[in-house]
Amino acid sequence: MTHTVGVLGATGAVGQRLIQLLDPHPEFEIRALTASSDSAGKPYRKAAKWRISTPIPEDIAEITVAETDPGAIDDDIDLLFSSLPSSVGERVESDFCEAGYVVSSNSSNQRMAEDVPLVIPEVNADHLGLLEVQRDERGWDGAMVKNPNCSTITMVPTLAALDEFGLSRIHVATLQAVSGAGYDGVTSMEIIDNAIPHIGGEEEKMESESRKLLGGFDGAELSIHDATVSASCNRIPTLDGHLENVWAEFEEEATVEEAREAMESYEGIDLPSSPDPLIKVFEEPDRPQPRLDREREDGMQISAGGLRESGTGLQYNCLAHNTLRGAAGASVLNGELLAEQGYL
Ligand SMILES: NC(=O)C1=CN([C@@H]2O[C@H](COP(=O)(O)OP(=O)(O)OC[C@H]3O[C@@H](n4cnc5c(N)ncnc54)[C@H](OP(=O)(O)O)[C@@H]3O)[C@@H](O)[C@H]2O)C=CC1
Ligand SMILES: N[C@@H](CC(=O)OP(=O)(O)O)C(=O)O
Repeated sequence: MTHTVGVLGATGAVGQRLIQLLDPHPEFEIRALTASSDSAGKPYRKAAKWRISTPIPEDIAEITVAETDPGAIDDDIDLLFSSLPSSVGERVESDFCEAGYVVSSNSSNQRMAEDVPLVIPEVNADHLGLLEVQRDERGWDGAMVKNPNCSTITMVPTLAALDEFGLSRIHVATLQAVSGAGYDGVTSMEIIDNAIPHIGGEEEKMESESRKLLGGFDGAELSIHDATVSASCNRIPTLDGHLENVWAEFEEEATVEEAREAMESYEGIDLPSSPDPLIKVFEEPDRPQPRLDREREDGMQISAGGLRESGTGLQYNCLAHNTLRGAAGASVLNGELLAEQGYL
């Protein structure tokens, strides 16, 4: 069955990635594209400065961009993907849900709200049940589901795999690609021959979102995982692919071999955009690397490696494509889950 979809913030960096993934998608058909008032009324070809190496799909290029307003798009759209700046998302996403639209959003606003499911389908698909609570509390016919921050998505599937040993304490240091900041985010003069040990709000997002994702859902309320998470986030001059160094401590003893086995056998989910296996574990000590490993499984696989004993726990590295698995691909995967679970 095909579902009609739209993209809010379609001209932006993540919006373009969404179009790249949605245009050939077997379950979704793009019917609406929105952006700011500066772009509204123009054909997409003129409104968007297309920056992806594959050409703009011909059928998409001629769609007229609409205002980002529920009254400006058709009401027969089953699902909206949102890649709006979070300040804009905070202002308008709820209006779309109130108007009856189901929204799969990549924007950071409301990710930690108690009645908003924050979902990585392979990790916590059951949290989608929170939508019933959300609809009751907010009186919406529509619904809002969020995917987490890109750095959080990179680390959490590996942690979910290791939680069979009882995660108690996690430290993570990131090496994040420039695409995470968007085209105008860091200038070339700032980042070439450099590393920047600060990404505004990123550490707090990793520390809070990961505990929500790893928490439980009893059918009515979420519980937050009680492990402590400490993050240090750094920008480096790679284009795509966030690499992360993780130190994890457990309630039970976990050997390197057991941890590798837990990651390799961690079950994925049967959705079109979900890779199999979810986590690739490298034996080579110098992998994963952004340039070599970010495109694995269409940019949707999580890579890990360098597993070793360290202090009172384990240390390893993980990596994911930040604008695919970490942003647009994550929203599409949540859309596939919404479709599979009958929310569209
Ligand atoms: N997880 C990740 O790795 C990443 C996540 N993100 C997040 O995704 C979101 C989008 O980021 P990105 O694509 O880089 O942003 P861009 O700035 O490239 O694009 C923003 C989009 O929103 C539209 N927009 C801007 N202002 C308004 C407004 N007032 N009303 C309606 N539409 C508006 C823009 O339209 P117009 O072209 O007309 O201005 C454009 O389509 C952000 O929340 C960002 O934090 C971003 C990058 C990576
Ligand atoms: N902050 C991330 C990208 C981002 O925009 O994250 P979020 O989706 O949490 O706003 C980065 O710089 O790589």
